[in-house]
Amino acid sequence: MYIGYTAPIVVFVLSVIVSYIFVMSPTAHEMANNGYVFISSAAKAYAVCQRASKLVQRVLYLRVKENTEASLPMLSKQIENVYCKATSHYNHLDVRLILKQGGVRNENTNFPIDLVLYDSELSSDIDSLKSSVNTIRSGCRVLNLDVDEEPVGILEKVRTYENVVLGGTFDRLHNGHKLLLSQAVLRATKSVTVGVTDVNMLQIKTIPELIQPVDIRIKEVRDFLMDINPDLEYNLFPLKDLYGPTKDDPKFQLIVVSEETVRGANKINEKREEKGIPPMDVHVINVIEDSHACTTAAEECKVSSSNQRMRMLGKIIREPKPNPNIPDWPYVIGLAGGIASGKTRILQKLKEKGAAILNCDTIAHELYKPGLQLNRTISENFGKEVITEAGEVDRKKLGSIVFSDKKQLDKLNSLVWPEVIAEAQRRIKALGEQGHRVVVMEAAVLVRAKWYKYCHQLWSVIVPRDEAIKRIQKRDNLSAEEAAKRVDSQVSNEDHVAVANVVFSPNWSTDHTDTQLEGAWKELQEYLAKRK
Ligand SMILES: CC(C)(COP(=O)(O)OP(=O)(O)OC[C@H]1O[C@@H](n2cnc3c(N)ncnc32)[C@H](O)[C@@H]1O)[C@@H](O)C(=O)NCCC(=O)NCCS
Ligand SMILES: Nc1ncnc2c1ncn2[C@@H]1O[C@H](COP(=O)(O)OP(=O)(O)OP(=O)(O)O)[C@@H](O)[C@H]1O
Repeated sequence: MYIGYTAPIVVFVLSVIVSYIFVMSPTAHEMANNGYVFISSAAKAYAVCQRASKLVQRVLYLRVKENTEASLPMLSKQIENVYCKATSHYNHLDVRLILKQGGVRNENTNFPIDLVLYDSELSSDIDSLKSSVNTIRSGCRVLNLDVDEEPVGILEKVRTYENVVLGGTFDRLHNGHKLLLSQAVLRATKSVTVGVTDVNMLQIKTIPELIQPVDIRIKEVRDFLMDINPDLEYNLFPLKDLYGPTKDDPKFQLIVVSEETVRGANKINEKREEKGIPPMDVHVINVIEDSHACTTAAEECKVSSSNQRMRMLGKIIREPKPNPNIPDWPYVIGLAGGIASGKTRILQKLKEKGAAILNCDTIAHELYKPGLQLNRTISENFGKEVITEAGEVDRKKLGSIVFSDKKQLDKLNSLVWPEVIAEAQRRIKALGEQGHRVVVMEAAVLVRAKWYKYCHQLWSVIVPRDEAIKRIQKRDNLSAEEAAKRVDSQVSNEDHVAVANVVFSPNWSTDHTDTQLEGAWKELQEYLAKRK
């Protein structure tokens, strides 16, 4: 009798304690990857999201049990709440508030679900709700959340349109983009058209070399749209100017923009009016602030892709792969970059940190010395006139021959490059034997000659073309035309980035450059410690 009463109580108390511990303080290990929350009413979306964000580490879907036309104003408000507060309150999470109209049926998600959550009011429906989601992983856990509605203030009417349009770069989709796309989806009954800026529109951006290719950006936007409402028609295309198809297609009735791009919408409407096409209505969203922005590091105050790209500097952007062409030690980092990109300071700092520095241009000059094989080879191939009376290679004369004739340049490279890289490898080996763990190899032709094949990692240094020109003019006392010629004769920033493991951009203060370098060096030490 005694045991019969106490056992269920003990089990109940234990389960409360266990679920309290689990819900209130999960460790990263206990956190689910991707979660899906069923919510009884749109009014609870933000409150539920806040609670659920403590249990999920990657993607969190929010699905109201039934979205109706009457709930559009509440959904619009919740879109704002969920995404505007996401960056400061749950920045680790990729939140996706589902806007599909109607009840839960035949739901698909781009990310498989490991945790289903539901607000307590849906306790009796949870089995059927769960069975309507096709992308739930086996062994998925189910938990309930007890959440009250939060006051949301005044709700604005939501007008809907058949065809809605918007544009953007959408590099590394962030909460500002999700807010914009969601407000467009909410207002569309038939189609949403999205222009995604093509490469010709990117040059004015911060670190354009790190912007994802347009096909990847289009795919990310499409995946997000399909996740939040698969029932609309989506037209995505590479956008080559501000207007896209909007300047002459009357079918577009609404354009969605932010406070900072509303001018673009006005310009489009002016153009439409000139052509006798009715202007589109304009829905303007607020710009989401970035509470983590570091303005002293030249970051923007708003949530932005530029900030995300700035934060990639000095970090591994491409995982280094084992290199079977060279010995495991010493660890060789190739340092590449355009002319006047700021490699010298970076090399100096790396030296201070303990790396051995090897300059391949110096090696080439040394191999040109009288009496050495390369000196004879140059003389045999380019004539005695490129050798001075003292027996040195006359680099000015040699330069005047090769820089005006591509064939001659290729010939010189094919003679010099193998000698230089062979000597560099001998010196790297010797530095390793002297006890150096990290050797940084600098060469102007590192990328062109593909010498990164002889490195464990490639670190590339880039500055915008105009900045490089200004710096050369100042440093080398050259005209703008001469400086431009030198910059343009080199491998482009894009090509340097395309093969880099780490990118630096000394385009701001020297402190900013040093911070990038500190980050890269720290990450390298951690990597090497694990590699042993
Ligand atoms: C020229 C355009 C398309 C280029 O886009 P942009 O480089 O600004 O793209 P980006 O990816 O940075 O932003 C995309 C959109 O999200 C908005 N946005 C960006 N960050 C935030 C933020 N933190 N909060 C809110 N909205 C944001 C932008 O204002 C923009 O409207 C755009 O700026 C513009 O002028 N749009 C209006 C005209 C238009 O839409 N044309 C295309 C029709 S198909
Ligand atoms: N963050 C910065 N802000 C302004 N100027 C800078 C910055 N970093 C470097 N510079 C200046 O830019 C010029 C070019 O830098 P540096 O000579 O280091 O380039 P480099 O990559 O070593 O060039 P090269 O390949 O021509 O030898 C120098 O005059 C340097 O002082």
